Amino acid sequence: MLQAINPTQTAAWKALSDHAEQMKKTDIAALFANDAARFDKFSLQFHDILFDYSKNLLTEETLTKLLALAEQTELKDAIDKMFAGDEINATEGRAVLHVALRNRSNTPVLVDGEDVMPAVNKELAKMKAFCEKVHSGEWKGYTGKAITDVVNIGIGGSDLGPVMVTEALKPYWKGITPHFVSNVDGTHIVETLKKVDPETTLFLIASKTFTTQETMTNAHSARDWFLKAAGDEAHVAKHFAALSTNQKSVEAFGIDSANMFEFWDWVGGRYSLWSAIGLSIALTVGYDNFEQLLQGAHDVDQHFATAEMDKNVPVLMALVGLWYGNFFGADSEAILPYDQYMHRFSAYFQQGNMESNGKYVTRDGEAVDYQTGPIIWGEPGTNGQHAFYQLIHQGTKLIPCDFLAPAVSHNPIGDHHPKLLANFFAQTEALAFGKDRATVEAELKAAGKSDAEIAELAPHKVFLGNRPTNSMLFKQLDARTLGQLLAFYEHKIFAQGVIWNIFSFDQWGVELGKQLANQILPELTNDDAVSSHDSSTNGLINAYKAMAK
Ligand SMILES: O=P(O)(O)OC[C@H]1O[C@@H](O)[C@H](O)[C@@H](O)[C@@H]1O
Repeated sequence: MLQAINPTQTAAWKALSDHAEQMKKTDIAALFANDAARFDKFSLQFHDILFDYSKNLLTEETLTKLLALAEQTELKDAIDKMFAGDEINATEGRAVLHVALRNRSNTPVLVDGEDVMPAVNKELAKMKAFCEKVHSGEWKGYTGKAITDVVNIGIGGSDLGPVMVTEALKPYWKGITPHFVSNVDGTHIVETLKKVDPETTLFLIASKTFTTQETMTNAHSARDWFLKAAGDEAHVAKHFAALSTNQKSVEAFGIDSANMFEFWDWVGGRYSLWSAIGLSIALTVGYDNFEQLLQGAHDVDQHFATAEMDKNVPVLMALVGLWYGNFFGADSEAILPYDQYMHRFSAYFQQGNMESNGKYVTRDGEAVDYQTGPIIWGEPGTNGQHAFYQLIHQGTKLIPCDFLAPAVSHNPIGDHHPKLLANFFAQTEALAFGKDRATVEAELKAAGKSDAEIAELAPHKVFLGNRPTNSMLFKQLDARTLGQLLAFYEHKIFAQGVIWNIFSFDQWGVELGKQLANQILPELTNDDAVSSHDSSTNGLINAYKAMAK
């Protein structure tokens, strides 16, 4: 159980509030001008990743105060408790042990006194053996052909991670094409099934609970489609596997437990790509690369658990983010990967972050009076530059941004990569340092503008700068580095949730919509006018019924 500590009642919070007022009087450019060693002081190397957080509105004093906040909210104790298998997901009565799934050191991890590592290793061995069979062609479809396509049917944490990772690691694909169906909109499954052949397709039904409406609906449609071609129910075993914690429901669906890859209730859905939910990843990029992904995350787990707080990358990421959210009123963060392969990275952490920390109730059941989880958004660079960066540079909102890029491209064609990276560096520089009025006026004058034109145009061309960014520059996007990056963000989210005194591993906020949808569904299947809701909902439902006739 985690302590319930109101962060705003700590001495550190009060000190940070006062300090923020001081920091509002300076800017990032001044901090650089006053300290030649700023980059060295506020950057860290972790394996092949350089984390530069120097382009932030903070000083050593800020960091000391933020670290005091971490100490006074007992972050270290919470980290230890997570790794020790304590029931830190208190509202669901569960431990939080995605770190056990990637525990390559194999030291015992106890849940209720029992070491979970033998079960974790057994499941990994099963996944490995299965991948080998599929890749070698030993695993055959009902007409004796090898598998060419995998369709993962899942949603939320049973979809976003595998989609993001398989896309990010596309250079490592092994000849199996992955497809992902998540939306209950029939279009998703129908369009996907058009691309695959029942004789050579393997369906992975990915659902922790095996009760999720969208996934079960898509799974049944996939099964019907398959049986239409294959005819015999006996062939299902060759084409359907389940990734779940719920053996009973898997069997009820008609999937043999031999084809079930198991995980456990101490794995949160949005932290589950490291479990059997990652089978589509292992099948796509090979089991060796899946293991490298686990290794990368494990590297960071060890760092998070043991590094001093002031050298601890996820802790620093958490504190820097919280600094803007709680003391400068920033309400969103942009994640901007300068790598096309990472095009689902921000979407992945939308769930990771917003489902974890989108909470207004504290660990002791009170309403917070401070901001918690930020809105997460972003697109790959350079696309975002030609779309929404205008607002980041000159809008009225403070949007801390994370820039991520590989030094080495998987596709070193012409001068694409230097151009991509030039944009990365230019953007972080422009955001931090801006362009002042004098420079703008001098440029306009040099371009031959009259004094009147200069007076008219100059205000629009000024960049105030002082827009904070973190940069993550890494050597190349391989499985191990990706695993490290993902674990950085996961632990950042955890550390922030601890300090905010909220529970990061439940998601009660998704339940009400599900409940109401279940009530509404039967109302849509008859011709009766509906009057049981508010006038808007009644009006919409009745209009739908009339239109759909
Ligand atoms: O894997 P399941 O049980 O089908 O759940 C899928 C998703 O279901 C959603 O309701 C949850 O908000 C997510 O956290 C979860 O990942």
